[in-house]
Amino acid sequence: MDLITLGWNEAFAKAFEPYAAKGHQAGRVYLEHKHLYRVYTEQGDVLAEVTGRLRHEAIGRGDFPAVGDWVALTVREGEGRATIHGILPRFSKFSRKTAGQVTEEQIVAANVDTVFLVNALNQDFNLRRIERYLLLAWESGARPVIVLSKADLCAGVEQAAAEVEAIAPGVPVHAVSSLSLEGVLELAAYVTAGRTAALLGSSGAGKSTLINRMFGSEIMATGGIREGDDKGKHTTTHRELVVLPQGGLLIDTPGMRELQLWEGTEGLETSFRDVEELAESCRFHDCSHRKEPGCAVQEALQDGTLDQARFDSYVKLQKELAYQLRKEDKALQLAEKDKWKKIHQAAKSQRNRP
Ligand SMILES: Nc1nc2c(ncn2[C@@H]2O[C@H](COP(=O)(O)OP(=O)(O)OP(=O)(O)O)[C@@H](O)[C@H]2O)c(=O)[nH]1
Ligand SMILES: [Zn+2]
Repeated sequence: MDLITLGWNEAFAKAFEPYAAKGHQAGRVYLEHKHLYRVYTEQGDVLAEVTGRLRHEAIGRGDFPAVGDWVALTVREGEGRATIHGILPRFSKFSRKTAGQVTEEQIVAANVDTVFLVNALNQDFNLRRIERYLLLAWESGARPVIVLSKADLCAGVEQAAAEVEAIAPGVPVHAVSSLSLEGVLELAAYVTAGRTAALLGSSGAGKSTLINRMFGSEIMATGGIREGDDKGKHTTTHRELVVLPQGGLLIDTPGMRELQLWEGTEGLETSFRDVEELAESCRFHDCSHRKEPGCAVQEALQDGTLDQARFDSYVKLQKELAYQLRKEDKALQLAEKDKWKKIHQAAKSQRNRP
């Protein structure tokens, strides 16, 4: 596949120059295994691993390749195997907090132009969740588009769309059905040749089904049956980044049961511009919007211009981010300490050499 089809552009070409000088090839990651990556290159698909050096210098998981990344490779001819020497700078990325005790950034998709925030129009429909996704989207650098999926299951589609538009000013909202195909073509219009879109949403929201519809045939396993499941039937090699026949690229992301924010101070400002603007006209610049006199936020809550549920959601997200930042700080300090320990040890063994 040629690089332009895969989303290559001048900025990547520029960043790639030092690698090109060393005879490396460019490729785009379409699937991440545990320590292996599947990569599209001009010569075809390869299975790649990172160099020891890259692994050694990595501080967190964000320093490893992710789906959507452009990487510099050396390919071992005839084997379909390759080594990744570097990752080109990402122009956008989606991160979430990894599951488990240690807070770590996990990149679910990189170099995404448009992100479809997929939310089902069924009993799962939840404005507060959409606000969370929107925050993540604004932070990522990609342009958000809200997709209300399973429109065939909802009697009040227009009403729901209007509610969403009210909490997401300026963001396009599309109701779609993978069953009736309503709205699917409109989405395809965002994914023109060389452009990348990612689908983000809860598990079961209908992301994979939608990709199949946009692709025109079944390339994603849907309904929880995935390659590797005992019971799952074998489908084509699972890929998270697919190239549409009409051009354009789509990234499927694993459904998130719980969306844990990683970072998002900027996103918060953009998503809740209405609240932030009100706060700016509070009498005290460090107003906590609780009992202070001259609080514009409280005033708006009283007269109903600001919805209480929306404000609560804002406060909750703000707290969560503050907590995350404190933890991140700690993790960074530890990583730094570890790095210096390694450097000292290396220096010591160097000195002790005969
Ligand atoms: N009625 C209706 N059902 C749909 C629609 N889209 C998807 N579904 C069903 O919803 C279920 C989940 O769809 P998936 O596409 O697997 O959902 P997903 O978001 O990819 O889920 P994960 O892979 O777990 O993240 C499947 O049983 C689909 O058949 C739709 O437009 N209408
Ligand atoms: Zn206030």
